Amino acid sequence: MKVAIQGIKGSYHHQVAVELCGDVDLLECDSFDQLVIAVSNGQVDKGIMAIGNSIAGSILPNYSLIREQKLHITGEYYLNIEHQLMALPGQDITDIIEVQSHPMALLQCKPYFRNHEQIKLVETDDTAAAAFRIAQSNKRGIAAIASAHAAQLYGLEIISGDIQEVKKNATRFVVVEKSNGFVKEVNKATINFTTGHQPGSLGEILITLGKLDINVSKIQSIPIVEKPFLFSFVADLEFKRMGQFEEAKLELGILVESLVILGIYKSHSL
Ligand SMILES: O=C(O)C(=O)C[C@]1(C(=O)O)C=C[C@@H](O)C=C1
Repeated sequence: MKVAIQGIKGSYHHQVAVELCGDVDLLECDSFDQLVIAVSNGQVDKGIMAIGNSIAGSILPNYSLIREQKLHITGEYYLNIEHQLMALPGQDITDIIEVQSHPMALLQCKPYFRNHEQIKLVETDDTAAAAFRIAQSNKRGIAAIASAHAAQLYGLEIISGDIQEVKKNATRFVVVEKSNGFVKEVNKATINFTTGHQPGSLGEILITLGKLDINVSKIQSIPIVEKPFLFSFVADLEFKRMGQFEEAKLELGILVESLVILGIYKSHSL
């Protein structure tokens, strides 16, 4: 099976690919844009993409990418993220003047650097790639934020461990595919809808879902790019029986202006 991830071996995406699919043939992508295109044109069977983090919040553009490429969410995975600060061996924090990492990882570790004002934070495409480049260039004074696995793979030394803002830090990843295939034991769906601008229109939708005993585990407004300051909503719905969701689709169909099912899949929890 061929699986596209954002980043290279040793990234958190890689960790999730191994957890979900075992020893797979990886397509390492430089960006989420490249990843969704690889899934869409059939270059890979699946893509794995981060969609949100418990400290840094949702990765909003990824919802639009899934929708634009007409991909289906066929699974989800929550991964505990423990960020390590790493550099070439034999240095400590006072030797470091620059730290490179993925923007989401930098956001999750920001408070740590308040006590180290000499350090400049620089965004890169991926946590593991930042570690790899430091090892390749043999540059001292520069550190990366990445996983312990990346430190081991690229021969870097951990200067400071678990530097994320809080101990309990998790990222939610989704599996995306070109078709929705056959997913067993489904109990969760992600939908994207727009409502009219009447008082109570969103409330009515939430009440309808509540009456069907469907739990809205997340609701997120997403900018509609062509219509400044108008928003669509992405909602994650949890149910016990597929019949509940079938009924919700019928009832919401009358209440919303537009409705797209981004995926129906089996939920995962930490
Ligand atoms: O750079 C990586 O290792 C990634 O897998 C990317 C990513 C992200 O896109 O949010 C994944 C998990 C962490 O929250 C930080 C970065």
